[in-house]
Amino acid sequence: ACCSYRLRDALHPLWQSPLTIPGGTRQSPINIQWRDSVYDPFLKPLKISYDPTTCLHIWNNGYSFLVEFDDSTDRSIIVGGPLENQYRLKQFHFHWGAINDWGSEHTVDSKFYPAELHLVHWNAVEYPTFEEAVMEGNGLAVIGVFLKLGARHEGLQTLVDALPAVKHKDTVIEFDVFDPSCLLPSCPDYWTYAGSLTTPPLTESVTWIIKKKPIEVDEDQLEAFRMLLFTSDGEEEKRMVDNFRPLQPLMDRTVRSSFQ
Ligand SMILES: NS(=O)(=O)c1ccc(C(=O)NCc2cccc(F)c2F)cc1
Ligand SMILES: [Zn+2]
Repeated sequence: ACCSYRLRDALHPLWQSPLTIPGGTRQSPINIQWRDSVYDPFLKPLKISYDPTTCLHIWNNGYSFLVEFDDSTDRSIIVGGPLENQYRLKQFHFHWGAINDWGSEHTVDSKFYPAELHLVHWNAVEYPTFEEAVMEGNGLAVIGVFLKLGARHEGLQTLVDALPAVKHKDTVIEFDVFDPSCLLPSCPDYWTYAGSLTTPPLTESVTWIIKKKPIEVDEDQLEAFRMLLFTSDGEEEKRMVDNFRPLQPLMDRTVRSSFQ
């Protein structure tokens, strides 16, 4: 069931820029057609090493809520997989729907999940700042993890407990120890493809690594995401829901899988 993409949402402040980048050839998100993905035996296992003490704060940026990390050193990094270099963790955030029928950005065989986690990393080996890496074809690596309705996720709950404190746009709270690897499925399998940021500036700088297995969260945890607001304190309240970009054309791209 595709989402009823209400005009109001398409005109949401964030979408004032074009929904499609003129001349874009590697835009995200995309539908991952499982049977069209190509097993690549040369793909390495993805190696993830996060230092929980690099966690800084949670903030509501008016589009999602982000957990930001100290990326001034190589203490939280990923390496291997499809990546030529190691990439530093900068932040993670989520995309979700108003109801459980949709919310993810990527789909698998046209199936939406109720939410999707993005762990955003940048190539600090080749570029001096995140802002510069965002402009380069191999500048970013984002791990995508699907969330599905099921058992309560204890690791996520520490995040959920903090959300009321960042209900309004531009609110922030300190969050000083969190290990985001608790949000990753144990299965190592992933798909990978060359794509873009899914919010403006939509730059084509992301190596996407989409985990095959979802993590399970319960209804109360998804509802906690939905009580956040797009709007600042004092403005007319707009619930933060359906903060996902529409699917983009695959064009001349192949999605590779790390598994057969
Ligand atoms: N949903 S996602 O994972 O594809 C995604 C990841 C990161 C960003 C981001 O950092 N935006 C701010 C931004 C953008 C460009 C340059 C910047 F310096 C910057 F902070 C946007 C989308
Ligand atoms: Zn995202």
